[in-house]
Amino acid sequence: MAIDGLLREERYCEALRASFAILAIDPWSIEAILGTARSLIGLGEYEHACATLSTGMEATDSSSHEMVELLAVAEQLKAQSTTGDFDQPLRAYFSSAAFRTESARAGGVSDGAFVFSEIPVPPMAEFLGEFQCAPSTLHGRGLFATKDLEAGDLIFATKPIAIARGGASLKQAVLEKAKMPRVAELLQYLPGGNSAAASLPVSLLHPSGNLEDYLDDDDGHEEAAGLERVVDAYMAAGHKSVCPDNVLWPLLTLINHSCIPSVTLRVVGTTLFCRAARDLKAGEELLVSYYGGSLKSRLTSLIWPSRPEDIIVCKCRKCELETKIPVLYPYPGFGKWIQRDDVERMCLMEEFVLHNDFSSEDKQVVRSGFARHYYTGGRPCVYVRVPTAEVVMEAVLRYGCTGGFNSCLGLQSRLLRHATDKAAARELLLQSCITHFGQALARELLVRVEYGLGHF
Ligand SMILES: C[S@@+](CC[C@H](N)C(=O)[O-])C[C@H]1O[C@@H](n2cnc3c(N)ncnc32)[C@H](O)[C@@H]1O
Repeated sequence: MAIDGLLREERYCEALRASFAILAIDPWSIEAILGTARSLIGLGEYEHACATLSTGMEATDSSSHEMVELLAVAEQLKAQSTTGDFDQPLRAYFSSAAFRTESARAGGVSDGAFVFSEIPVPPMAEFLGEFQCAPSTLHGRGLFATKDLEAGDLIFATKPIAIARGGASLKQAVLEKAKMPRVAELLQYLPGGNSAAASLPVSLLHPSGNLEDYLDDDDGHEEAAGLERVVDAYMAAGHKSVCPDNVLWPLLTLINHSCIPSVTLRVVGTTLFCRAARDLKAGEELLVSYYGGSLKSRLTSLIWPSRPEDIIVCKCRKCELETKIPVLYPYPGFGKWIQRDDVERMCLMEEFVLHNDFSSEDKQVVRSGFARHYYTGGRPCVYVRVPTAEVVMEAVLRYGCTGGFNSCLGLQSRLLRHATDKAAARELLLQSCITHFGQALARELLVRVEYGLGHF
């Protein structure tokens, strides 16, 4: 297959091989230099890509428009992989003809520098920030921040290890990738692997300086049988709510659940962005809601558990606190949403929480778990003690990421209408949107909220 075709299918190792093969015969082939650089970018090897393009431009004395444009993108990606600021490179990508996909050429919605939705984020976008894998009090291993983070900080942006397209099996796609020694080692850390109980060295996820790690290992076939077992175990234990059927992001399989998550996930194209949902202290666990929603229009919707075995007895702070509230316990807060006829139960819970010795933080945690239910079905529910809009807005700011995008936005816009201090509420809403959805989408969301667009 031609290099372009391989790149379009994100088969970067093969594209790299094919480009090397051409360069061995014709070291001045612009097509092969571009192919090498694009493959390297796809593998997260931004520095190598920059070097390839600079040397290529010198060697061929070429002022090829494509090379110049690609070098600018590679340089921005290189800078971004150390700063974690994705907005600039994304802009570069969106506006770069060099990376426009066929579907984009066929017609994305453009407002000048930006092309929305139709174009996936560059598959090469990858960033691993300050976190590590370590034992968790909730269960087994988890991921933890290794430095203080501010709400909205990018913690990682990562590509899937494998994607099954067009109805193909994910297992097959993973086994295919498992021929690479680096991926094979990584898989051993997933549930079912030989090192499944151990903390995953995050360095394993960093792009390697050694290109050989990415190329097929011709001697790796013996290991493949062992890997099949790992992939089977992953398929059986994998959490569909977090990892959809056809995509495997290895990092996601290491994040524990909390009903009051500390990070938000957003999938754009096939790249998964994980940001701090609130300020986090070094050592705090990165927790995601397995039952949250993401921007459906952008790619993946995280689905509700459909199998009984997906229901877990949650040990998160909210659920642990709930076990102390007689009226709720043994009511399982986790995985069950309050129905409208549960209003009475909510009132009793509110009474209890207000009049016992919970700390104010604990009260907020418990109450926030129910924040979405104060306003349901497009109107404030018949709740005797409707908290002020600011109280709920604060709860949504902190925990809104647990809800689906539209319901969260709908809730916020309703709260904005009911708020006594509209300017303060608007500011909270803006911050919340930026935290949960990033700068670029926040703009889109605010327009929708302010002009009442959408069905909320
Ligand atoms: C994707 S794995 C998370 C990583 C896992 N802790 C490990 O060591 O590999 C999901 C599993 O972690 C456990 N888990 C995650 N969050 C939990 C929570 N809040 N309470 C109890 N168990 C949890 C459940 O057993 C769930 O099946």
